[in-house]
Amino acid sequence: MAPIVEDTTLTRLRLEADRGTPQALYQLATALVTRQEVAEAFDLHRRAAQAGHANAQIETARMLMFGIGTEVDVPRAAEWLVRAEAAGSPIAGYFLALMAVGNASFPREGRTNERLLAAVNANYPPALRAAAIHFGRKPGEHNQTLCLQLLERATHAGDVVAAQLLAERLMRGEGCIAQPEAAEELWAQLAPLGVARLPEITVPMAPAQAESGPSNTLALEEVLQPVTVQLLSAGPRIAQVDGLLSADECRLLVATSGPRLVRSRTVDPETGLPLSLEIRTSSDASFDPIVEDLALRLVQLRMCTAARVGLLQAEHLTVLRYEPGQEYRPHRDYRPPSSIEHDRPEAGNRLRTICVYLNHVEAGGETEFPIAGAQISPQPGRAVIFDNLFPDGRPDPDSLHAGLPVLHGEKWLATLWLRERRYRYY
Ligand SMILES: O=C(O)CCC(=O)C(=O)O
Ligand SMILES: [Fe+2]
Repeated sequence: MAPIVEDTTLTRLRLEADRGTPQALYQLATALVTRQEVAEAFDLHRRAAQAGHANAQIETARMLMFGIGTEVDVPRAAEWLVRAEAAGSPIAGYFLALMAVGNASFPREGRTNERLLAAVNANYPPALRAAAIHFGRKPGEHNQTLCLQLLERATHAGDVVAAQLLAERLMRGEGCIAQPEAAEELWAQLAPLGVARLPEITVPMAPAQAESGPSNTLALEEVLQPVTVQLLSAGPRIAQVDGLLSADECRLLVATSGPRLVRSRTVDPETGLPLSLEIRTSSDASFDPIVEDLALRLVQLRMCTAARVGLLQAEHLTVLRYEPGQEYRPHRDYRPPSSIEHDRPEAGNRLRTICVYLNHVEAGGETEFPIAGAQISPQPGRAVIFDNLFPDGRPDPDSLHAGLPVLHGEKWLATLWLRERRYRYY
């Protein structure tokens, strides 16, 4: 609801905007967004964008991407970003790269790497972070040094998540000589910001492979390389992939979801309504597209590629945290038609699920399939992929599974529920 008495700043911004200069329109729009007056903000951003204001063009595009103050319109968002990029904005290029990860309205083509590089050169923190994680996956001293340098640059630019990743690498001597004092110093700087320490997460570095791409070169398409899958059950199909995510990627997921965690809610399988029953006793964080950065989208593309499903079929990423005694009682991931009706019915049901364990669990927390007879123990970076439906689309009751109680320590898990058809816009 709009405040009855507008503050003086807003009144002054309105007076200035009446003169119609692009900068004044942009400033008023920005102030209105923070006050949730998004429809008016969209209109003002669009007017400033039309007058050639680059930041307003980016904001207009973002509002069109996320459906804020207007309907989602991805092709129009892309048009504004292309215009801002042509006028010299590397941040616009970054958002085009972000959109391109889904390969839908905007194609995933060679320019994505160039765009990310331009945003890295402009010291844009989300770009520095995504590039650091990309190089950090690759073996070889060059790549590892580059990863650390990029994390340092992002940290200096004020990126809290990059600082957490850097502190872990310095503490454990990953890609560098261990520097525990430097790590402690970073954690001491982060503590007043309310940043919690990360749980223990280590993943062995993948052995050097011919196809791991040239060093020092950004090649995001490496995300699409096939992975080695270990089949645990043929009906329903249950598979395991070790080391799917790197330590940096697991840490990214934990660090970005930590501040967003809320007590989990489960949906009643009959009615589709939220249940307060103790089926899932963990906490969870769901990632709305608006909080997804390029690094998070690349992690999700990697998960979808391992599950052999397009990113556009994925529901929002969910990260769960279980504390001792918490569990996810036996359940099936497919939804009743009544629940699907409320949430993109055209996307169909949950065809497949991919879960990735993010940390070392001291004891307990296995994922169990009591009917199929499979049990997977948590290991950072390890994925479990399973089918919830028969090939003809009927729900498979044998997909019953549970997250067993955590006995000691905590368990962090990232889940993507994958629909039969397109769920996301980009
Ligand atoms: O915690 C687990 O191991 C299982 C999680 C799960 O079943 C889900 O996310 O749907
Ligand atoms: Fe599940």
